[in-house]
Amino acid sequence: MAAAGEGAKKIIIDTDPGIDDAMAIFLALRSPEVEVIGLTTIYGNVYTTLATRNALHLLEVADRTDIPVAEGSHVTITKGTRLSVVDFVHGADGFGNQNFPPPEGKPIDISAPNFLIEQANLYPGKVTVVALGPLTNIALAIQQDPSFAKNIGQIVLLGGAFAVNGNTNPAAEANIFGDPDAADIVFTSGADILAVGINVTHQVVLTDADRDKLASSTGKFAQFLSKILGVYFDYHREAYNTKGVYLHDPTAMIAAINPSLVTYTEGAVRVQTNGITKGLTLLYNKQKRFAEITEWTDQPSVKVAVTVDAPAVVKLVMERLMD
Ligand SMILES: O=c1[nH]cnc2c1ncn2[C@@H]1O[C@H](CO)[C@@H](O)[C@H]1O
Repeated sequence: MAAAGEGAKKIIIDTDPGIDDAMAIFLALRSPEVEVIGLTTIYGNVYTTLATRNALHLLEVADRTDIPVAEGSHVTITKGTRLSVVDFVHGADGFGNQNFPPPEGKPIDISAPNFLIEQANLYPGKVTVVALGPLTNIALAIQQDPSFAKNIGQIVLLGGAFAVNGNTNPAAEANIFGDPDAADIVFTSGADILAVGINVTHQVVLTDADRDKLASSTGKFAQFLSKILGVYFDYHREAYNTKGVYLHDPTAMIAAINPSLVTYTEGAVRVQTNGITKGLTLLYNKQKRFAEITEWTDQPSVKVAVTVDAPAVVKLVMERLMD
């Protein structure tokens, strides 16, 4: 296994595993550019309790039980309990209905938001959060610690559909739809944010042929992923008619590992929190100075990914997962 390189970027992965989360987590563990200092869990692809169990399971597969898992929120930032959980994308167990035995490990005794705050204070400006699910934990950290947005190095998040249709409905991408109020808190927090939306990740496709290649590898990560990928491929064939799957979470992870593979623009992002466009992400490019004072006035700029070197991302993902 690749050890974290000298001067590797410390990352915390906030995750709802999830098939593409599993790929992204394994990818990070095989990438010397980053050092995974913890996983925090959230609902999204599955409920939070199962996300914690799956995160622990992945670390056991990877022989990395030294990495702590902190359990996150079971409800939205507005205490909503009617969660949008997508078992039809990942299977009821989040791992392609493989029903693995429960993990032996347990989460640590501190909540995800508190773990995020603790690590940001311990290494000010040095920790990157790679957020792969709804943004509840990050928003709670921002609310609980007014210096979190300043202390956290960067937040690289998989979320949003910038100037394209969503994947939950025409307006919204799944992670933002999962907790739009939390997402709006994060985008307007002043933290250094890079948002990787499905306008970018839909360009990054793992094909049926790539999957066959992965299955032929004897590597433990490739073997595990080959077992769980079936449901994710079936869903894409059904929903999009594609012969392959979108690499959402791995692409966001690559944006943290090798930022040169994406380009971005900057502006203020706000999130619609209700109505038929609930979960819509809108980027204001600050080209025009509006006379009227509104909810957009003086909002901080964030980075929003616009292009990706898709072949390079797929190549890197394949190389490292087959290693
Ligand atoms: O069609 C979909 N509906 C809901 N969630 C999805 C779909 N496809 C992928 N994901 C999940 O949501 C995030 C990307 O929006 C990814 O984490 C992916 O696992």
